[in-house]
Amino acid sequence: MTTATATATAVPVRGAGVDAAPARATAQTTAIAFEDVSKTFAVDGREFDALKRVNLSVERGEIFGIVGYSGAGKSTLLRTVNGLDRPTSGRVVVDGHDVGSLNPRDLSRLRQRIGMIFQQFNLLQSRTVYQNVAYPLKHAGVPKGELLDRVEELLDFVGLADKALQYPNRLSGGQKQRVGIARALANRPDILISDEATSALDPQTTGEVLDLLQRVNREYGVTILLVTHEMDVVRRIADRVAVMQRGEIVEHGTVYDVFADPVHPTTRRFVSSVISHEAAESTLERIRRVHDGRLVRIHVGDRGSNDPFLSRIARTHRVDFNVVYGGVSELQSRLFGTLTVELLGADADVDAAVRELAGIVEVTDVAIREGASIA
Ligand SMILES: Nc1ncnc2c1ncn2[C@@H]1O[C@H](COP(=O)(O)OP(=O)(O)OP(=O)(O)O)[C@@H](O)[C@H]1O
Repeated sequence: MTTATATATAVPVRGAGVDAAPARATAQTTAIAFEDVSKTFAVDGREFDALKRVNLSVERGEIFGIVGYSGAGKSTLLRTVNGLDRPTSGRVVVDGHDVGSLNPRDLSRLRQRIGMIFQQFNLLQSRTVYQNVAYPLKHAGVPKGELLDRVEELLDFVGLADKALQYPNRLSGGQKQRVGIARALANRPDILISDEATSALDPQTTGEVLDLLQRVNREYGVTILLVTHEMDVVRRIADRVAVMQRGEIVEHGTVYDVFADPVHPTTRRFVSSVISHEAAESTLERIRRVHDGRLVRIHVGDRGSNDPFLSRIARTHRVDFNVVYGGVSELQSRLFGTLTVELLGADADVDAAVRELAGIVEVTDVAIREGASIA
């Protein structure tokens, strides 16, 4: 566990080891540390801040997702990892090396330890699948026999052994990305960075590529830093996630914590794009037309007991519970969710029931928008 340092801005932080600590203290466990990283571009004679004091650390062996809308600065941040973009201030430390202070030879060596995959695959169209995967190995001077074995192993790993002699234009999008992954793994990198690698793929193919990335992480122990605008990608494979907006990290933490209790409005929007346990205002209005009891939201987390608290409290306080909306999901092998419940009974009994409920789970009253019709 690393020591968290204060971030430049007030960012909701959950879990340990998220913020950047000095490289020497984290070299054992930290794969990538962004330390106060800012990047300013000059656009039409004016300065534009693409990254604003980003502090973040990616631990070895994890899958870390960076999510954000277009223009948030995700790709720029990613490109600082292998020195394609240099921070205007701050530094990026990869495996203990300050990327900005490396000489060209050491930077080139570092780049060999960082694989990269892209939305548009970036394959060499005039080369076969085999040649595409062999390309970085040739570039690194790997002897022919070893190269042959390695390409064979990689094509086997990504399930394309039978496509070795095909050209990229004969492959589906998913197959192209598999070639991209095999190529990125050729030099046995410690880190794989993925820039919207599934954004051009249909949902099923996306799932297959994500499964493959998970195998890359688990079987080869590769740390993965992935950038996406799809929260579902994060939900499916990431351990931790950071949400970016206008060059800043606005929230980060474990995927479970961020999904179970998103704090920043942008995070809430991203989470609700894939999981919606809470009724929208218009739905609430419809619910209200039918249910005129007291509406509360019960926030459900992992509970260590099987106490049937709802029915027990209902009996004790002579109230009825009516579940009118909600859902419970599983993430990282833990449950979370929200149930919107109507309580029916005498006011004093309902109040007492809510009080007892609040001692067991988080409970919030469901507010109705002012002026909403309650027929
Ligand atoms: N070389 C550059 N010169 C000028 N502005 C740039 C440059 N690269 C990026 N930007 C600007 O920086 C901002 C962040 O861009 P970036 O590509 O990092 O965002 P993003 O979150 O990856 O978005 P997208 O998903 O659309 O690629 C954008 O406003 C972009 O126009």
